[in-house]
Amino acid sequence: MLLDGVALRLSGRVVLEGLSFSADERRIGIVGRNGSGKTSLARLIAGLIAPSAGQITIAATDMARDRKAALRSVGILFQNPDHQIIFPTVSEEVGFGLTQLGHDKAEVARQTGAILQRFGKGHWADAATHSLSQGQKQLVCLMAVLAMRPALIVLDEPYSGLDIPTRRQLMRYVDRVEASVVLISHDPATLMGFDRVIWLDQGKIRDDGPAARVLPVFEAQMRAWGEEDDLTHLAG
Ligand SMILES: Nc1ncnc2c1ncn2[C@@H]1O[C@H](COP(=O)(O)OP(=O)(O)OP(=O)(O)O)[C@@H](O)[C@H]1O
Repeated sequence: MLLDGVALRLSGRVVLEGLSFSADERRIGIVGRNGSGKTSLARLIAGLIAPSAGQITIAATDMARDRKAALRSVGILFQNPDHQIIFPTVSEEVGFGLTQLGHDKAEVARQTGAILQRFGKGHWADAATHSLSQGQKQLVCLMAVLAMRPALIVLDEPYSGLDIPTRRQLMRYVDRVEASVVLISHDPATLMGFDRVIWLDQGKIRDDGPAARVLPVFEAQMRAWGEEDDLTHLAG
C-alpha cells in the first residue's frame, strides 16, 4: 500500500492532509481521536471515495481509477453490520460479493459453503440475517469480505458494541486472516502486537511505528486529554 501526498476535502473542509507513507506490514492499526479522519482514510484505502489530491496504490492498483480491480484487492468491514448486510439469508449475503466478481451460481454456492465451513458456521447458511446478534452479524460480514479473497481488508472499529467474549472471538478470527489487515480501533488492547500503528490527529499523521512504541505514547496522551476540562481539543 502506497499513499502519495493524499489529501481529502469534504464540503470544503480539509479532512486529511499530506498523507504519504508506504506500508507492507501484515497488521496495521489506525488510532486517533473522534473526528481525526480514521473512517475517511479507511474509505479512501478501500476505494469508496477518491482523494482530492494525491494517489493511493494497493497491489499495483490505483484505487480511485480502477474500481473493478479495487473491489477485488480490498475489502472493507464497517463498524455497524446493519449498514453492510442487505440480504435476508447468510448464504445470500456471503455469496453476493462472489457473484459480483463474476462467478457462476454453482461456484458461488461452493465458495460460500467453504467459507462458512472454515468458520464452523455451515449451519448458518439458511439463517435469517436479521435474526442474528450483533456479533454474529459482524462475523457474517467478515466471512462475506474474506470470501472475495482480497489482498487487504480494512476493518473500521469492528469490535465496538460487542461484549468481551464475542470481541475476543472475533479478534481471534481476524488474527487468523491471511490477508493484510488495516484495523481502526479506539481500544489499544485490540492492536497489541501489531506490526505498525499509525496515529492520526486532525487529519495528519502524528506518529507512526511499531505498536509497542506508538500505543503507550497514544494512551498517555489520551489520558492527559481526558483529564482536561477544557474541550477545545475536541475535534469538530
Ligand atoms: N461528508 C462530510 N462532509 C464534511 N465533513 C465530513 C464529512 N464526513 C466526515 N467529515 C468530517 O471529517 C472529519 C473526520 O471524520 P472521520 O469520520 O473520518 O473521523 P474518525 O476519526 O473516523 O472519527 P470517529 O472516531 O468519531 O469515528 C470530521 O471532522 C468529520 O466531521
